[in-house]
Amino acid sequence: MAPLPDFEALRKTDWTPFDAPSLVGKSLRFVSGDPQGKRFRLRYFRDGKNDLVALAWFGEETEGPPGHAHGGSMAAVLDEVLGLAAWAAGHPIVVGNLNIHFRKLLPLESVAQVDTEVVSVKGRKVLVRGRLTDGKEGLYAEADCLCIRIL
Ligand SMILES: CCCCCCCC/C=C\CCCCCCCC(=O)SCCNC(=O)CCNC(=O)[C@H](O)C(C)(C)COP(=O)(O)OP(=O)(O)OC[C@H]1O[C@@H](n2cnc3c(N)ncnc32)[C@H](O)[C@@H]1OP(=O)(O)O
Repeated sequence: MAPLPDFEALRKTDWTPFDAPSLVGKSLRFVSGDPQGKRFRLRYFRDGKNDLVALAWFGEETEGPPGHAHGGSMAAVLDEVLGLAAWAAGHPIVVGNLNIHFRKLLPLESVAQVDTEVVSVKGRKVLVRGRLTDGKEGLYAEADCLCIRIL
């Protein structure tokens, strides 16, 4: 039995819990739908700047390289978190393009942090930038997410 993820160790005092299903419904099952899951466990917050932030635990079943998360698992987390960040900022979107730089192997069974920022809104195009880190200096991946308004 894997140790329980220690979300509280990374949670900052100025973060407030964010209720994703109340905004977008319960359809986001692939990544965040199972808080006790063996692959992903996510917690959403708004940070002190009101940007969406997520704590994401990568379980052993996200394995790609031995002992580390599959790039596709990081992409799935970034897809959901950055798309949801646009929704949380008031933009009903789907993701049109997600461009990821993988910078460092992410160890399994660890909690990572995703910081987001809506950097521009041009017509229907909403650009969200994200960083997947260990909550300190360690950068696992960074991404630009082009979201397109659908409503
Ligand atoms: C369909 C209904 C959904 C309803 C959902 C409601 C509930 C939501 C609940 C919960 C959400 C939670 C948050 C999301 C979390 C998860 C994120 C995901 O995994 S999303 C799934 C993966 N994404 C797709 O499957 C997109 C598939 N693609 C499409 O649907 C279309 O291609 C779409 C909407 C992206 C664009 O199609 P167009 O026909 O509406 O618009 P055009 O005219 O092609 O593009 C508009 C502008 O955007 C640019 N653009 C579009 N796609 C681009 C791309 N891939 N790269 C660069 N530019 C792009 C175009 O160049 C154009 O720019 P110019 O206005 O001319 O400046």
